[in-house]
Amino acid sequence: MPIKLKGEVNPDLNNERKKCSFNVEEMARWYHGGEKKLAEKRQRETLFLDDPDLQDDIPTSYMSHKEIYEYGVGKACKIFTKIRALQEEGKGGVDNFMAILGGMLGSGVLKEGNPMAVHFVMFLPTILGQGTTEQQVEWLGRAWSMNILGTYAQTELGHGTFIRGLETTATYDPKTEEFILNSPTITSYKWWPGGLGHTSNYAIVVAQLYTKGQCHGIHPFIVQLRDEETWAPIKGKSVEIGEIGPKLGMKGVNNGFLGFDNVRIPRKNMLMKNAKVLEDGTYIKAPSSVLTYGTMMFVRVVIIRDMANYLSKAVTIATRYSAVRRQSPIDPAKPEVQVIDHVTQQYKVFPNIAKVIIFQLTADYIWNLYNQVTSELDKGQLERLPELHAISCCLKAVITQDASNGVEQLRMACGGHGYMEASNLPNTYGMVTAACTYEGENTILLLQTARYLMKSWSQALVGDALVPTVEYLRDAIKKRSNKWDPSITGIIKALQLVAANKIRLAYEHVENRKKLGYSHEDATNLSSIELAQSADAHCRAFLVQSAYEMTRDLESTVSTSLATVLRQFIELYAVETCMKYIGDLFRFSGLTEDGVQELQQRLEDLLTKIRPNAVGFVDGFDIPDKILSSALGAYDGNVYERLFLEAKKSPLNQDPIPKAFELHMKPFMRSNL
Ligand SMILES: CCCCC/C=C\C/C=C\C/C=C\C/C=C\C/C=C\CC/C=C/C(=O)SCCNC(=O)CCNC(=O)[C@H](O)C(C)(C)COP(=O)(O)OP(=O)(O)OC[C@H]1O[C@@H](n2cnc3c(N)ncnc32)[C@H](O)[C@@H]1OP(=O)(O)O
Ligand SMILES: Cc1cc2nc3c(=O)[nH]c(=O)nc-3n(C[C@H](O)[C@H](O)[C@H](O)COP(=O)(O)OP(=O)(O)OC[C@H]3O[C@@H](n4cnc5c(N)ncnc54)[C@H](O)[C@@H]3O)c2cc1C
Repeated sequence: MPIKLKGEVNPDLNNERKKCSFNVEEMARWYHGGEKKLAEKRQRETLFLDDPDLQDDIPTSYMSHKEIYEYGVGKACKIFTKIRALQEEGKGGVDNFMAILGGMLGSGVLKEGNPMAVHFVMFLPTILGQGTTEQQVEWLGRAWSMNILGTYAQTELGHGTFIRGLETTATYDPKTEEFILNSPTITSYKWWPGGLGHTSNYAIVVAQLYTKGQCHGIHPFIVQLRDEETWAPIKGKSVEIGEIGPKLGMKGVNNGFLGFDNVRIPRKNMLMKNAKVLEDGTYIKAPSSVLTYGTMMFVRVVIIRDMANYLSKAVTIATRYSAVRRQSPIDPAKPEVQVIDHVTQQYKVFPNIAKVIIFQLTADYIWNLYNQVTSELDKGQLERLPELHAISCCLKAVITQDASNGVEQLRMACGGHGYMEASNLPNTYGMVTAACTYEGENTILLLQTARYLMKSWSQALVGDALVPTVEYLRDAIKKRSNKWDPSITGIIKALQLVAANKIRLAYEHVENRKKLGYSHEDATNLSSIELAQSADAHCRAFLVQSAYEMTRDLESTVSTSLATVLRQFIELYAVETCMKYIGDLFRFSGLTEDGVQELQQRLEDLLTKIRPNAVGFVDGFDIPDKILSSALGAYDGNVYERLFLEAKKSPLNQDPIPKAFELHMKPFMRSNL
């Protein structure tokens, strides 16, 4: 019997949708920032997803490494042609870039990643954030219109985290008013930049600046890598350039390597908004050396929404599949149930739906804070930079880790079929787990936050004023334990108390070790497990608190029916966080065994309450099938038909007798007859 799509929605999914107690369209409006934004999103998606030129004729899974790249570049050109047209019509603005570069629309049209993404995500923002007005005039026009394509070349084969240890040099020659770039060792080769391999002809290169025989630390330079006409690497052998080879995911991103042998660039190519080198080689310091790190902060901020997007896709796939898949009766006398009725399945899936909401709210919060602080920086006010750095580092670390764990958990929640590329969960995992490493490896970022928390704790000890994100430390100094209060505000206080005590202990252990004679650095390294954990606890308290505060007036903005379900998810997030940190809550918050049992009961009650709305809720994320790209997650729930149709695409299935039979199996199988 030939397998065809039925054209009907799976009856179990139909029933789920009938059960939903709120208006899915209202949910979509709330989630996407209002009616206008939702309409724009849908128009943009239709424009890209219905374009015959942007359809996937062959799944990329069956392509070679080279084919994936060539196909990706072709598609990227078509995508940016459309984006250009939209910009020229004055439609969309930054939202177009947010959508097309990230894990929602972007991953729908270009599953393996976009080899030109770093051009927009880092090359352009670095020129904007670190170039002088003249440099912006010189570079931005051509970069915006993509007449040149750039990347961000910071990481080297030997150094990614410790960027003060980068080895690429840029030595100023006052005679010619040029910088000379060199890669003195194998470990100094740039390694990793997205699109560097074969897709960019310019790069922001981060290198150690030498002038008048003195090193002034790392600075950004615009360097031409390839001829604009011929695309040949410039000046023969003086630039050595290529791509680094296959990776776990992001297979189409063309990450590259790059080495310099006495490559000369004009003085004006050093980005000089902050630090400067004058014609005679005189060095003028920046108001703060960390301003060079600004692009990384920008990307850490945008990654938060990207993670919400990827997780929303994975959880839509897993929720719909869990409603369609029937396996094992609960009552042996009755038929097999939808797997979503097994409570352990609910526990795997629903907390991940809750995380999408929390991450989306956090993305709004951090984006607003980022814009406020950067506009202050433009006026020379640097006071709030450390707070933004501290909170963006731990949010990036915790959210990428949770999203990555979440996608993997959801893949497993789909059983064997989740392991198929046709589910789109393996590819999604490859994209998400990369974010745990890029833009600052997660442990490192937690330690950055901890560094700030240690300072904040010492300020709290002497009664200094504290910024809002750490204000809770003041109360914790007065009160080290609490009476357990199960309300949401009580949970927030308890999580803050956990964080504050972990911060206190890490601080005390560093100080004790110093008293034993260790240097500050050694004492910090010896205490670094507790330091990283204190930053994690701080972030988790922050996530619950900010979600609670950002939805305070929910009832006045959405219908009661939607508000009720949203509150259930926020409560589920808070309760699940408590269950994960139960040991810490016992230690520091006055939680008792009775309290734990109450939390367990509450968790189970919430899963039961959410159960009838789960499918409707993920429908409210409003993700088109072409973006989900999943046989398991399509809106109509025709899972088995889609899996079959995908399997039929395998090149091995195009011929009933494989070549390997005549070539290898037949001679082998008959050789011992
Ligand atoms: C213009 C058009 C725009 C259109 C585009 C719009 C939107 C895009 C939208 C969507 C896109 C969607 C998704 C994007 C997603 C994916 C992106 C795609 C691809 C990703 C490509 C990846 C790129 C990379 O990975 S680039 C390389 C990144 N590398 C790192 O992150 C290195 C990590 N290491 C460091 O950051 C540092 O070395 C360190 C660990 C912080 C240590 O630095 P060091 O100098 O040694 O510092 P310390 O001594 O520890 O600290 C000194 C002092 O500085 C403070 N500090 C450190 N960093 C910062 C900072 N960034 N800002 C402010 N302050 C900082 C630190 O706290 C300390 O302060 P103190 O002395 O007071 O304590
Ligand atoms: C998909 C992808 C895309 C990327 N794109 C780009 C790009 O466009 N441009 C670019 O410049 N770079 C890019 N990178 C590089 C990326 O930024 C680095 O890989 C990242 O910053 C981590 O650095 P590392 O690889 O040197 O890890 P390492 O620092 O070598 O980390 C290895 C281990 O050492 C630990 N460690 C290191 N230092 C410390 C410390 N001080 N304390 C405690 N533990 C420590 C880490 O926690 C980790 O467990 C990309 C990477 C990936 C995976």
